[in-house]
Formats: sequence, structure tokens, C-alpha cells
Amino acid sequence: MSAPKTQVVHVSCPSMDYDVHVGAGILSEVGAITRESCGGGRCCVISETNVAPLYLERVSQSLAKAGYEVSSLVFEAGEKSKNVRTLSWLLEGLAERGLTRDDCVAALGGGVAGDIAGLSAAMYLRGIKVVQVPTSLLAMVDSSVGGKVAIDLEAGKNLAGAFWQPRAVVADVTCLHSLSHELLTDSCGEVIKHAVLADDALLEELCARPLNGGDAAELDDAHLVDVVARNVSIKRDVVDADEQEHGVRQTLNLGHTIGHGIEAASDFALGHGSCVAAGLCCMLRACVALGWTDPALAQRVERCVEAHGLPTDTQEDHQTLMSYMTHDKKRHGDSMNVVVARGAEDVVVRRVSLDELARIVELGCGTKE
Ligand SMILES: NC(=O)c1ccc[n+]([C@@H]2O[C@H](COP(=O)([O-])OP(=O)(O)OC[C@H]3O[C@@H](n4cnc5c(N)ncnc54)[C@H](O)[C@@H]3O)[C@@H](O)[C@H]2O)c1
Ligand SMILES: O=C(O)C(=O)C[C@@H](O)[C@H](O)[C@H](O)COP(=O)(O)O
Ligand SMILES: [Zn+2]
Repeated sequence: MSAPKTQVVHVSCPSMDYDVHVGAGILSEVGAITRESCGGGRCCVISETNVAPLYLERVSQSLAKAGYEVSSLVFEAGEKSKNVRTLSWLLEGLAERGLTRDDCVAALGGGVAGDIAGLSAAMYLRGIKVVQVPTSLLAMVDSSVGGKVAIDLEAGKNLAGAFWQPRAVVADVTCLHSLSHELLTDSCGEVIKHAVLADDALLEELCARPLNGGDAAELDDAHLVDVVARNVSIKRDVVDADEQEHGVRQTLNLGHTIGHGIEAASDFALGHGSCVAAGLCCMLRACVALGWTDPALAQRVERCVEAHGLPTDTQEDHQTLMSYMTHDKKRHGDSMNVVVARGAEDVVVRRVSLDELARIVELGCGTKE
């Protein structure tokens, strides 16, 4: 069977215009796409210990073929590496390799690699070019697009970062064949979030045919290209309208206020997408109880989350969740912006006091023993 046609989604936000290439077997085009979007020179590929053995050589060869002097930096895989120590090691590594402002970084991996490599590129020499090469479904549909780059602090998720748009994104869906079923499942949390935000037909499709229905190795590339490109378009529309999250971009945080709390409270034992799915369901339950949300939507989302084998709740206690949640970037003094899905494709930002937020957590998250 021939490879599905590559889809190109164009992002046009105030600080940058770039293309997101979504295709099957396009890892070999990373070099040419990087050359076209960044120019020549040196390229340092930043990746991690799970992804590098699978894809670093192919990407490096493609870059070398396009004329780059290629180097690499590989850090220990996992969310626990998304911290200031790894960031410092990466920055020193870029300096040791003599990269200049004419050179670039390729971020190869899931959201962790994309976030920390993107932040390294944003900081090194006050900013060099970066191309995102996402390899997890989550990174393809979400983290590689839109320019949020960050590390975690002890106090919580993504608490130090920047907005630093890539020059290009190359999403090769054949990389998803090497994901375990568990990792594929985790990524589906953000896909469901996007469906609730802006694609009710996708929510229906996901309920009827969960994306993780089969084995990752048997995924249908044409279907994946379609789903990834639809998700990227949803995110693109929001980022183009509000790059720096002063307004509508906050809606992309649907499920994250509680989700980030669950993730940090688990000490990152739970994946980001699973926490977003649980945070989304908790928030919907609370919002139904408060009369803010159509109960039918909450039921449909819970069914879809369950159908993917993702969690719909948390056993973390309310105080612990609140202690992480109050560091959220949507906080303003004694109040917080929360993202409320009133119905399908009808999502708003609402200001609540911290007391109201605590009530939301109590209403939405499971009763503790
Ligand atoms: N910047 C943003 O806009 C944004 C959006 C969403 C999530 N995020 C961040 O992204 C991170 C979550 O992303 P993630 O789920 O990709 O995490 P991740 O990068 O840790 O990847 C998940 C796991 O999959 C492995 N992996 C990745 N690609 C693989 C492949 N093709 N084959 C086999 N294994 C592979 C990784 O090594 C890791 O073990 C979180 O830190 C989250 O905060 C950022
Ligand atoms: O791109 C955005 O904007 C998002 O909110 C996407 C989220 O899925 C992502 O997890 C993001 O990193 C969360 O941002 P944060 O500002 O709450 O850390
Ligand atoms: Zn997220």
C-alpha cells in the first residue's frame, strides 16, 4: 500500500510563520525541511534515551545529507528529566559544540524532549532556531505546535519556560508504531481534549473507534495522518488567535488545572495525557454539579475516556491537589481562571476564588476513604 499523502498545516502567529508536516515515512525529510526553514550550518539533535536508539541515526543522516554538521545530546528519558539540571547540561552541551546563532536544534522525541529542547533553544545565545520532530502521539497532536516550552520545578509542572515557536514541525506517524499500548493510550487524553474543544464529530468517532483500539504496531497510517492533522489544525486556530495565552489560548488548558495537580501529586508516575483525561472528567463532574455544564456532554466524555482505558478520577486528596493547583499560571492573586466546557465545542474561561476552586475539587474528584 502506498504512503498516505503528507498534510501540511500552516501556523501563522505573531512571532512566527511555519509549517507542520504530517505524513508517513517523512523522517527522511527532516534535513531538507530544516534546511529550508532554518538555513545551513550546524544542527544539534536533542533527544532522550528511549527515542534516540530508534530514530536518531535516521534523523542525523537526513540532516547530514542536507549539508548539516550534525551533533547530538541525549538525556535520560522521562518527565523527571524535565528539570533545571537537564536544562543546564543541555545548554553547556550546546556551548561545547560551538553552536552559533546561525545554527539550530532539532528536538527529537515526545513532549518531554520537545519542551526541554525547545527551552534550551529559546535560552541559548538568547535564542536559536528549533525544529520539532515529535515521536509520541501527544507530541504530534499538541506539544510540538504552538511554542510553549518549559521545565518543571519542585512546586509543579511547567513553572519555568518561554514561548518559542519552532521553524518547522515534522510529524512522521510511522514513529508511533514503536509506542507501547500504554504510551499510545496516554497520548489519547489530549486528543479527547481537542475533540471536546472544537471537533464534536471527532469525539463521536473516538467513542465508536478508540484510537488505541488495536496494537500500536498495527496502526493505520492514513487514519493517523488524518487524526493528527485535524488536531494540529484545532490547536493552530487557537495559537494563531492568541499566541501568548492572554485569552482564548487558556481554553487549551481544559482538564489541566486539576490534571497538572494529579500529575505532580503522583510524582510523575502517571503520564500527562492520563492526568489530563482524569482532570477533564473531574472538572466536568464538578461543573455539572454547579449547573455550568450540559450533563450529556459530561457523560459522553466519560464514556470516551473509559473506552480508551484512561482514568476518569483520582484518589489524590483534595489538599494535596490544591497545593499544586494554586501554582497554576492561570492564577491571579486570590482567584484562578478555570476552563469550563459548557457543551460540545462550547468552552469558556471563568474566574473563581480559591475557595470556589477547592469546592470544585471536592465536587469533581472522588470521595476519599
Ligand atoms: N508544550 C506544550 O504545548 C505541551 C503540550 C502537551 C504536553 N506537554 C508536555 O509533554 C510531556 C508529555 O509528552 P509525552 O507523553 O510525549 O511524554 P514523553 O516525552 O515522556 O514520552 C512518553 C514516553 O514515550 C516514549 N516515546 C516517545 N516516542 C516514542 C516512540 N516513537 N517509540 C517508543 N517510545 C517513545 C518516551 O521515551 C517516554 O518514555 C509533558 O511534559 C507535558 O507537560 C507540553
Ligand atoms: O498549548 C497550550 O497552550 C496548552 O495549554 C497545551 C497543553 O496541553 C500543555 O500541556 C501545556 O504545556 C500546558 O501549559 P501550561 O501553561 O499550563 O503549563
Ligand atoms: Zn497538556
